[in-house]
Amino acid sequence: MKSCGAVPTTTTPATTFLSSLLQYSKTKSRTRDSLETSRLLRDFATREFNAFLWFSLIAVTALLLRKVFNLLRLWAQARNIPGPPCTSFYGHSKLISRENLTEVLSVLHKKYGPIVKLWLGPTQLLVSMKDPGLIKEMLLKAEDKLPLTGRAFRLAFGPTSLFVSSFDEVQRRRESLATELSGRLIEKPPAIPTKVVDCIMERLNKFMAEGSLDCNMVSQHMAFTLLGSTLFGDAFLTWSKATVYEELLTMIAKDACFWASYSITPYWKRGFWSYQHLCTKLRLLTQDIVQQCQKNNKLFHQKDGNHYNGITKMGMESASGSLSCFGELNGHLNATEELCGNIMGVMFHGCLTTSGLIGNLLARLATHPQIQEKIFSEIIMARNGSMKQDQQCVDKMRLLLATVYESARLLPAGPLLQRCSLKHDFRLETGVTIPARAVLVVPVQLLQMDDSSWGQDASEFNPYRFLSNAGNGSDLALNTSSTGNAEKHEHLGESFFILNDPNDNAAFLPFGSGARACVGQKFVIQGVATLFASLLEHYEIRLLESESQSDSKQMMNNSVFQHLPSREIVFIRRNS
Ligand code: HEM
Repeated sequence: MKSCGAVPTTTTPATTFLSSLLQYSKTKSRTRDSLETSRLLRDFATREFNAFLWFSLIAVTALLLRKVFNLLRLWAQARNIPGPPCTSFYGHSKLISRENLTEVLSVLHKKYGPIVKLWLGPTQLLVSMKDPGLIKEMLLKAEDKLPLTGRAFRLAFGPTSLFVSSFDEVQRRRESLATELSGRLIEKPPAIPTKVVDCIMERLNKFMAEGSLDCNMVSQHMAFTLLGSTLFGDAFLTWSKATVYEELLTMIAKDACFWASYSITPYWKRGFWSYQHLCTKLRLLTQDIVQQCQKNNKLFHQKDGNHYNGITKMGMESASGSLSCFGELNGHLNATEELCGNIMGVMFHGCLTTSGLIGNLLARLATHPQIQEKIFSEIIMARNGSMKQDQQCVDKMRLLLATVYESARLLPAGPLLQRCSLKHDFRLETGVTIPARAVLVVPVQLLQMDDSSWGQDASEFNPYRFLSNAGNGSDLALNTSSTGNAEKHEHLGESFFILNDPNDNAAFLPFGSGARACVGQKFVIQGVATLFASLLEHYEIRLLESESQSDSKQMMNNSVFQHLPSREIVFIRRNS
């Protein structure tokens, strides 16, 4: 008998069968296990996928519901704002062309009052305001710009921290630019060196020799040189590529809004790539002038200033100072791109707006020679009392400053001020709630020529409306009509005038107001006045002989809703 614990040493068919049975059952259970596992995994994946689908469905439904809810809310809120009912699904946008929007709003305000709504589409509400008090409140509360504005700047100039839609993104850079500009105004008034005027006149004389000199061309060049020399200092006046830069800015200005109006960037259009090519060229030129500025600035420090006269020194200091407020040129790609983007943005906005103001000023002075003569006397009087020969004391030239304000009033940079509140609804004191993302507009042209804010002669050129009589503080414009004002006040010396702050009148909005008001307002008024003080001291501005003066005056006063037509002017040297 074999002991129980004995291990068989030989394999019998029975044991082979048993072991293979065991083996089989092991393999089978392993297969079953793995089948089980894969079934479990499959189940898990299916469940996960279903959960994902459910989650997506719920998210999309919630999103859609939110959209529908917001839309219903927008429609409900809009019901409380007066305005024409919307008869078409597409809103009123088909009726409104760019040219006649101001006129459409003028009619609507007469009918519905100071606040009017207009549907641009089923989801896009435009709200226009015409009451100065309401506007002031709105411009303080609505802190964002329309997304289109930010897109136009980004598309043309790349990353920028100025001129973007969201107030949060722009606030810091706005503040540093404002501090820089106002600091410079306090420390040293913007002395426009004779060099800048000479540089402008040299170019204009070339134009005159070629036979054509129209207001638009002159003003564009003046604005460009004024701004360029302010930002980059003297390096800009001798910069060989300045003319190309000016041309590029003009070309980009023509198309910027068109390409930004596409909600999907039109990469498939050839025209878009040509536009981008222009923008890249502008960027390279900006980098070039920024580098030149820096190089000169370094040289200036190294050479102890001996090689440079006072004006050059000031130009360089100003260039290095003002560039720092646009960003850092520290070799970091994003920072460098942002600096260039900001500079291009300011050159673009500054040149467009300043050239509009200068053009209007030139045309007004050419058609009002008696006011021009009075300003000339004012300049000579102020000059005689001034210690520094190179520095114009424009603060004393009250009629000149009043003329700059009046030109800005009669022809603001754009017909509409635009704002929106991207995230929040806000409530006006009148109880009206303005929904988030509504397009808010102020028809500045209407407002700045409104009889109720400016008197009977609101549409006429009358710089005296910004001056008061020092004797009794009465407003000069209230006592007389504008026509012939210069003659009527001939007996008044400059010490009789007090210059009113134009912003005291809430209907004066060429530079906007509130959270996103123009940072360059004071700077540009002083700069343009200083430039004209230098210019008028040496030159007289006249219309070309062929232009009948009375006809032109008539045209100027009638051009309420249009930009002034380009007109031919000449500069006559005063001592010749
Ligand atoms: C005649 C010349 C100018 C006019 C008529 C003008 C007009 C304006 C207007 C209407 C606005 C929008 C205001 C608002 O929404 O309330 C604005 C904004 C601005 N302007 Fe000017 N501007 C001029 C020149 C300049 C210059 C020379 C600079 C810079 C040196 C400048 C810098 C700015 C800036 C930084 C903003 C604000 C941008 C923002 O917050 O998004 N402007 N300007």
